[in-house]
Amino acid sequence: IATTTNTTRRPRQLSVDYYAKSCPQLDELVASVTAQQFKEVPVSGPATIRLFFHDCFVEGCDGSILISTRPGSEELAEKDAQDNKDLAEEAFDTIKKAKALVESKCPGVVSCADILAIAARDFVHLTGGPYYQVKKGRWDGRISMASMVHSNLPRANSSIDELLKLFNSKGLTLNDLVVLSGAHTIGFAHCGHFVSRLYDYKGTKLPDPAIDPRLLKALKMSCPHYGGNADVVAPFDVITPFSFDNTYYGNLEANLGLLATDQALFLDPRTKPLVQALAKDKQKFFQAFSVAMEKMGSIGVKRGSKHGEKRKDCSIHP
Ligand code: HEM
Ligand SMILES: [Ca+2]
Ligand SMILES: [Ca+2]
Repeated sequence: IATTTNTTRRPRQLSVDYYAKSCPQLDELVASVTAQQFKEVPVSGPATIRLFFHDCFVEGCDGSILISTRPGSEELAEKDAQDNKDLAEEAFDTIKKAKALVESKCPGVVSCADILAIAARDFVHLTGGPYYQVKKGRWDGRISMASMVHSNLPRANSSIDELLKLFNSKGLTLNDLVVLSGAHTIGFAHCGHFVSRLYDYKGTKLPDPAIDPRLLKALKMSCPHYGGNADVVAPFDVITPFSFDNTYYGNLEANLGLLATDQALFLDPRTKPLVQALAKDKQKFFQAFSVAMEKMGSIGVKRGSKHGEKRKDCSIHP
């Protein structure tokens, strides 16, 4: 009789109290690191949220993004793929510090993938966004290959159809695409990701008509067509770049989106109504974002030693 409950429990299900016995203070341990890191190096916030996204979309939320390429190895790990080159090192540092603290209190039990999910949540909250419970129980992945990255991540000039296809392939919907893109309410992008919008939109030799003229002027000053400094960045949200709020959506209504993919959410009739609804209602955004992050956080989750591993050092397979 007792086995009935066991077999009905789906093996891939995550739970909030997964470490209740083995590491009851897990969330507090991670929180102490994220709070400190946010105070000393605030860019860790957006960087870690993005790191979590790039982990989940490639091989699932399994910490595969955290693996370092073995010295002398021909095969590059995910983090060294071209599309991951501008993931900020501060994010990796945050996870490394959190993992070290967690290992000192609960050795050998908590996955890097779970620590990344918790840290991303913490930073959403620390930057002014919602606080939501993180379900745990992910195991770390045994595979991290640079060659698997490109086809699993969106590009700054992907069409809505391409984004939709990608998100659908991860079990996410059109609404999830709109809501998760709201993470661009904080953080910055390098000129290379949007410079073609400023000078030569789709080969027209003209700027993208869907950019506010004042924003266009400002972005052109930061980002010359040729020969600019490759390290220059511009804020995703020109109004509140450091605050996790719903201003991102209001910006899209005002042609203040930074990437073509951001602005496209307002231009496409399928996504426009949701953009408008989220621009009007911050609580609705917060609620929807929390749900969508849980959904994203359960992509391709691995359970058990057959499919996964538990690492001591998040950057090295055991
Ligand atoms: C919908 C398709 C998406 C595209 C095309 C996209 C693309 C980009 C690009 C090009 C950057 C700038 C990187 C750089 O130049 O340093 C960026 C940054 C960022 N992305 Fe996305 N992204 C998407 C979705 C998401 C999602 C789903 C999340 C999280 C839920 C996210 C979170 C972030 C954050 C927080 C940053 C700022 C990073 C920082 O300032 O360090 N993005 N994204
Ligand atoms: Ca992964
Ligand atoms: Ca904002």
